[in-house]
Amino acid sequence: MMYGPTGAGKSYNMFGSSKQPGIVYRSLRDILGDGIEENDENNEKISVGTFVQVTVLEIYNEELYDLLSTNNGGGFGFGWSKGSSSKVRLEVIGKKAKNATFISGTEATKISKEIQKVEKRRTVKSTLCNERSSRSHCMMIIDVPTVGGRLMLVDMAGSENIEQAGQTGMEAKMQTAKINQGNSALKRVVESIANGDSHVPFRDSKLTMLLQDSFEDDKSKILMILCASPDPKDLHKTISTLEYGAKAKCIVRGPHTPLKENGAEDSSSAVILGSRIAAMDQFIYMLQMENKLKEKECNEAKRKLMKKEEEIATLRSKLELVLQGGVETTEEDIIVKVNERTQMLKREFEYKIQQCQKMANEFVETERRKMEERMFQQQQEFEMLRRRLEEIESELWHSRVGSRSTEVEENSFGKRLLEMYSEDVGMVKSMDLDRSIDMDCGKKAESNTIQAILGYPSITNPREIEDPSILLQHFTNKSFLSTVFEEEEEGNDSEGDKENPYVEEVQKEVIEEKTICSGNVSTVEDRSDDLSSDNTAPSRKELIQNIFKLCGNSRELSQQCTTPVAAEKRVKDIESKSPPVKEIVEDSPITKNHNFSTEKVNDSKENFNPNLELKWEAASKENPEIITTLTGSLV
Ligand SMILES: Nc1ncnc2c1ncn2[C@@H]1O[C@H](COP(=O)(O)OP(=O)(O)OP(=O)(O)O)[C@@H](O)[C@H]1O
Repeated sequence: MMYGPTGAGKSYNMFGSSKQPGIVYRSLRDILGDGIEENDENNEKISVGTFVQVTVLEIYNEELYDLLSTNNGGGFGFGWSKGSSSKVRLEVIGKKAKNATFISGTEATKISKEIQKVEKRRTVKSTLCNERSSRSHCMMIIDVPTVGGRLMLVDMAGSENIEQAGQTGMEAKMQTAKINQGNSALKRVVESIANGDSHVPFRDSKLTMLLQDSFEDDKSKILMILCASPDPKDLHKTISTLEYGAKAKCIVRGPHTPLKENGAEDSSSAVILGSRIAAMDQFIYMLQMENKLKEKECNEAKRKLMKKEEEIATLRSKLELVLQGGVETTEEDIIVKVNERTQMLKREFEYKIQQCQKMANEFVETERRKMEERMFQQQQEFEMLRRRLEEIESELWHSRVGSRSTEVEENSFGKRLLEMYSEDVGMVKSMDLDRSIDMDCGKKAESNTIQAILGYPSITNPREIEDPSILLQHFTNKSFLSTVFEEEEEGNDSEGDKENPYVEEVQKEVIEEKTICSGNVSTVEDRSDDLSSDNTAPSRKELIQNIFKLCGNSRELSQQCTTPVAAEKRVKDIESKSPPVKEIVEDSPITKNHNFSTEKVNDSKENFNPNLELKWEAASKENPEIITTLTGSLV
């Protein structure tokens, strides 16, 4: 029995092709063999072997047709009457087709050729599923009378439904429905037998009516060949076909089956029952395997579902947290976080500022030390230059004084002064007088002697002797060198003295020194007036003694204070006489930018200003010629 959807290969397996004969032809050959013939008594060939009778039926639209018969009647034996094209309808009486035609013979080849002719009479139509679709059930019954056996080969119509067949029209749909009626009836019969129902619906279709003996006979065997399409789009048909075959495989003879009384039949029934139970166990095992696969898939799906649910729960909780925290963070938390962040940034900023300040202080301190060292060196150089200047001033001063004294000595005044000094043995040297006053103020006797000699007023207080100003106050008659010069030169060579500029300059400088040492602020003109107004001329000896006394005191005082005073005065004069240098320094853009002035250059080291040093260093670096110019000007 061939079962399967349309186009699955049922007819092909049943009849095959010229190169590949199907089950029908193979069965005939197996039953009949090669057809051995023997000669009889009349020397005629007779077939020797199995004799078979072959009946070919067609069930189309629930009508039974005899494919070996024609309407002209007869036709038994090989072949049938020519010219008859209509099929003979048969009735099914009981479990058999009444008056069905058969072909008999012992030769498989001949029978096969006749069957090939009948095969072409089978009703076929083109459908969407098969170009030559068998629209009927074809039943080939091979009876073997010698053994009492029967082989029923059934090529069923396709198990497709109406939509799958693609047929239109009421007749076509009714045809398909009736074809399926045979299939569905066979399915119900199979299920009933498998379920052990008391009633099996054999009479629902002609197909099941003719197959009833096969199902009910205990000796019968049913082989169902399931045909499945390799096309993936027919997968669901293949699955339903396999399910149908599984049910058919589970057919167990029901209780209605009459049990045989003898033991042999019981044993055979037990064997059949055992085989069916084994088949059922196999089917159950297959179902269990399928169930395991389904359970495995189900568990996998459940596991994925659980994982997804966990993810959804996590996301939901996060969403709830965000939604709950969203209200708080909008106002308070954001402010707190911003404040914390601001404080942190402020601390970092202050720390950075401190670091920068520290680095700047260290840098300034280092630079200040360097500047101090450089300024100290410059101060030393300046002091050295200053001392050098003073030495030069002093040398210049002494050289000028020496030259003038030499000139003075050449004058008659010097000569006469030396002569007088050498002639008058009783005169006391001014140096001695000064020494006696300075060394011991208590030697009043000696001092008084000098005073007595000079005729000066007595000096009782030693401080009066130490203080030149007080001492000079005692000389009310103002006996200065100028007076001596005027008296000595008066009438002699006063004109020559006036013409001599050195003498006049010496007079002025002596007067200036006396004025500076005594603290009097008298001018040369005032002294001239004083000298000119002095009409009472002292004696010559007294005048000379006064001259030596005054010269001695003045020289002592000049040695103590004239030189530095003259040096400072010289420096001031140089500074006052060098306005270009001062202007250059102060008017320079560099010194202006650094607030530099020449007055600050002379600041002592105690009044040292680091900023000024920095500016001085910057100025000296940017324009070193300024320092050179200034130093040269000062020198
Ligand atoms: N095993 C096979 N080898 C080669 N061709 C095959 C085979 N099986 C089927 N065919 C080809 O497939 C086509 C359909 O096969 P077949 O007619 O036997 O299907 P079917 O099941 O009988 O369909 P239907 O129910 O409509 O009659 C045919 O042309 C046949 O030659």
